[in-house]
Amino acid sequence: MSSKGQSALSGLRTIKRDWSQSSCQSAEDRISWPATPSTTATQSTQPKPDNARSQRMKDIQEALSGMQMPGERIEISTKQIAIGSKRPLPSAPDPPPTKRRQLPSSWDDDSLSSSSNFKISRASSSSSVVKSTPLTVASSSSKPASKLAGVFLSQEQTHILRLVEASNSVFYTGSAGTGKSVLLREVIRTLQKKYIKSPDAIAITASTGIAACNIGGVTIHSFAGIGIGEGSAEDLMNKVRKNKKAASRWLRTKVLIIDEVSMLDGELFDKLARIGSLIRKSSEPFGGIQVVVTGDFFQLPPVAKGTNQVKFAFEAQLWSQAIKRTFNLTKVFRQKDQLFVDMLNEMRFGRLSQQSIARFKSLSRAIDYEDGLGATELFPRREDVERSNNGRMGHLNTEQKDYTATDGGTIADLNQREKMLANFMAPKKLVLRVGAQVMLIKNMDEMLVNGSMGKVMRFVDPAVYGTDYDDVDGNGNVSAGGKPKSQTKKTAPTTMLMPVVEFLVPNRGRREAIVIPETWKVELPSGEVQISRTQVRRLVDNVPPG
Ligand SMILES: Nc1ncnc2c1ncn2[C@@H]1O[C@H](COP(=O)(O)OP(=O)(O)OP(=O)(O)O)[C@@H](O)[C@H]1O
Repeated sequence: MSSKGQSALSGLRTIKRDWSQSSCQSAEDRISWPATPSTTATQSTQPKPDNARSQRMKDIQEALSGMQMPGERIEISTKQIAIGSKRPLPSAPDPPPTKRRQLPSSWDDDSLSSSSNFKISRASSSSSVVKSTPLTVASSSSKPASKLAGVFLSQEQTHILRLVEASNSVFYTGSAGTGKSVLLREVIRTLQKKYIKSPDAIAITASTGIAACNIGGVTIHSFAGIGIGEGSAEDLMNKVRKNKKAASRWLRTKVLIIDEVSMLDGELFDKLARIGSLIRKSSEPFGGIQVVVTGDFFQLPPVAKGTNQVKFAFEAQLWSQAIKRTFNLTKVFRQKDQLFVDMLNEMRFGRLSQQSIARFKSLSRAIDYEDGLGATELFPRREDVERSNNGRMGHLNTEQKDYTATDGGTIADLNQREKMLANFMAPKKLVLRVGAQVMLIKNMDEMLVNGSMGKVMRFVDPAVYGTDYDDVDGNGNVSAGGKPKSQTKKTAPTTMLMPVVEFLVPNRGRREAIVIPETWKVELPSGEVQISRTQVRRLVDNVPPG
């Protein structure tokens, strides 16, 4: 469908992943990787509807469709962010009746104190993305825009970073792909530099274990030392006091980072804010600790307990006292196809127009990528993923190797260990075969990153192959950035054969790499490793979300 050289965006116009500049694998070389039949998936795995939860979700959808999100129409002019009245809706006809959600008053206004020339064009009503601006432009702040590996933070991102650096408590949100995680990584890096002499000053946390793993942090529960968080703030504070390590964490922390806040229960937010006050003997929420909170309330909600209705963190009593500044990132980086961005926004607001529904439906077709990799399937549950992966592996009749992870860490409770280990994407037992399509689940370098896809080519002894990797173009030549094998570092001889994977690298063709075991761990600021797993850093292709 697309001509070579045209980059694949949404798939609306192309089905080709057009990264490859080298010739594709010949049909003879390909090992077929059939898709999982969707019918069985839906029939056998459909969860039974939980009426209370469905109703609650419906309520949230209704509420969300009418609520004003912070800065949804953020307007950054000379000195102010004015948060507008209505959510800009992509042209969705006949919106359902709306139910207004009462939002904290602080979300209605915010001021930009540090930049006098800060200017970003307002999102048009047909889209909530700001037109792409050159990323190398520095913000009006005296400091230049921060540069991540090959990425310049946008003005919006830089502005928030500066406020955090200046010890402000902030919440920032934004739709998928607006660079929340990129900004968070830079926030962490900047704070680590600021508090270089007291690394314990920064508590990196998230509402769930998986989210915490992604940012190299711990769960908010684990940081706070509150177990599952049941009981009053006073009860929990007594529990914390008895746990010397947890109590000292509360006292030493200067900045508390909370990622994926949409899954943090509002009641728990209040309890945490009170525990901080009690333990630090300060009337301020969190005892005056600076809080940096991020997430997208349109994404996953808190888990409902029993029949109780969930309360979002922004509905917490102490939210607006704890967080004085809220921002909405508007520039979408992940997609450049405006039509697709609009469709995703409609879906985000739960108001899909008939036109978009038809467009989404029109995308349903069998896909045969020319690069030889099958489309990744997404499933809501791990067991569905397992079933799909096993099915695909069952089609291969090639050399097989099994890799069993080594687990460690100080936590003794078996249940807790299992729960925490389940948060790592790496499975206890990984079965691989030559020809299996795989996805990297941890960054190796700038090119081979979490999500890079490829196929297992063979299994080799790392001592023979060398643990470094080579970039190989279609002709088998080593390209820039790769190292000739003769220069690669050799490891001690081992009997364990490791997989060599040929990865597809955007705009760089193919790259072959040996994938060696890697350790995932949850580490407290003190350096104590609570739990760890060492496993080959990749998995068969299908993954659960999140
Ligand atoms: N300033 C920037 N310049 C160029 N690319 C950027 C910038 N910020 C983010 N990106 C890119 O945009 C993509 C999405 O970024 P990121 O994952 O941080 O978004 P997100 O808001 O966390 O998304 P999600 O809510 O889906 O997790 C990534 O590929 C990232 O590298």
